[in-house]
Amino acid sequence: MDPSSSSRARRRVHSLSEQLIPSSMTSSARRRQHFQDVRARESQMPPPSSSSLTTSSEARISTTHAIIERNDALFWKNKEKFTVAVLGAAGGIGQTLSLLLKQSPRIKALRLYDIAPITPGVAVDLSHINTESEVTGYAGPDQLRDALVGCDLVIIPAGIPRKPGMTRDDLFKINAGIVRDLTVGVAKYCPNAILNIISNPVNSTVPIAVEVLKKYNAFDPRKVLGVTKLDVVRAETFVYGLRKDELQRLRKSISDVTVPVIGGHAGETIIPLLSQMTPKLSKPFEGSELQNLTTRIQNAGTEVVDAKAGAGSATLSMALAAENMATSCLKGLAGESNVIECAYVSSNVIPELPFFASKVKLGVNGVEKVLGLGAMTLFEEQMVKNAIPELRASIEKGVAFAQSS
Ligand SMILES: NC(=O)C1=CN([C@@H]2O[C@H](COP(=O)(O)OP(=O)(O)OC[C@H]3O[C@@H](n4cnc5c(N)ncnc54)[C@H](O)[C@@H]3O)[C@@H](O)[C@H]2O)C=CC1
Ligand SMILES: O=C([O-])CC(=O)C(=O)O
Repeated sequence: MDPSSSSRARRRVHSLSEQLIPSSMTSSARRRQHFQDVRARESQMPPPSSSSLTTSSEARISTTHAIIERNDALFWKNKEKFTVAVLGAAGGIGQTLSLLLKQSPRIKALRLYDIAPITPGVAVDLSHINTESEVTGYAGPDQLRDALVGCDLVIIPAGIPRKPGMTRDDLFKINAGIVRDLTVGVAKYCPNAILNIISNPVNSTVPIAVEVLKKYNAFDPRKVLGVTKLDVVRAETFVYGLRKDELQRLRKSISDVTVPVIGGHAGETIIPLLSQMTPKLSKPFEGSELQNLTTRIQNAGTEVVDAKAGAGSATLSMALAAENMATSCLKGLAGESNVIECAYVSSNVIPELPFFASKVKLGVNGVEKVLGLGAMTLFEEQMVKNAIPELRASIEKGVAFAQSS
């Protein structure tokens, strides 16, 4: 397509959108609103049945799809895109996460940083993938500055993983210092970036990062998030497995299942709120089924550690969960509405704890709102009570480490 016909096409699509969208919105908000409206209308359409589908309605549906695809392409072409760094990018999570992020239309520059000398090679490898973002690799502390300057989002999966028999807290000795040093880099070179912390123990590494940022006057409570999304992904997977028949009867797929998981990211601090799952089912989880499912979600990390038998912990599912979380943060930064995730953040939902995982609403500055816990059952309230001492101890340990070093 020559440039003038492409700009004609853009004007045509633009004027199509203008017919449908109030003129008080900015043009990018209007474009976004238009695509959301088209998708919402599509999702409300009844599923086509062979008896009702005429040739002309088939043609209409395929034209609608063509317009949506073209509009999406134009949307991302004209949209602000973001610079994202992965620190620990040569590891099990880091490499897979970087592969997933390379496919994101929201990212213009992907910076891979690690102390491992292979890192520039990983970046060259990914850079051959035919998507638009530019990938660059950085190895060792001398290159941390170049990896971070100008970043909008920094994701940290750097650190050692568990072996069978270890708790996440056993990783503190090594990972606390790694997260501290990398956060110093963030404070110095990209203090406005959103931080997604994956390195364990998350219940302590997030407080460490916050203390470091405070020392550098770079702390914004909206911008530091501990990644607990894998607990949500697991809860949704396990629930679907147990209620597949009913969900299929309701014509719901696994991606329609939502389960909030609150608290923290270790053992009993992982608190799935199964009473708040959607869609609502005829038979709620209770008794031994509820107890077993809760325990499985809490021990799922250990399930992987044991199955990998000394070779590490969850990497592939974690990379997917981290990519979901990163995408939600970028959607928030881009001004998309109604972006909700569970994350471990600075919070006062539990008065005695400065950090707690709960649902948060993401926006242009990171966490726009920490949402409440919703109506909990007695079983869930008891789990919250039980988690408080462990969470408090993990938070205090992280704060003390950061303040004394
Ligand atoms: N939040 C969560 O739900 C989950 C957290 N994790 C945690 O993620 C972390 C990483 O796990 P894996 O990727 O499996 O480990 P891995 O050992 O495969 O990779 C870790 C990477 O970090 C790098 N690294 C070490 N020190 C560094 C430093 N100072 N600066 C930059 N990079 C550094 C290593 O060179 C390595 O490439 C572990 O702490 C693990 O416990 C793992 C799964 C889930
Ligand atoms: O269990 C681990 O050590 C890694 C992790 O946090 C998880 O898989 O949830």
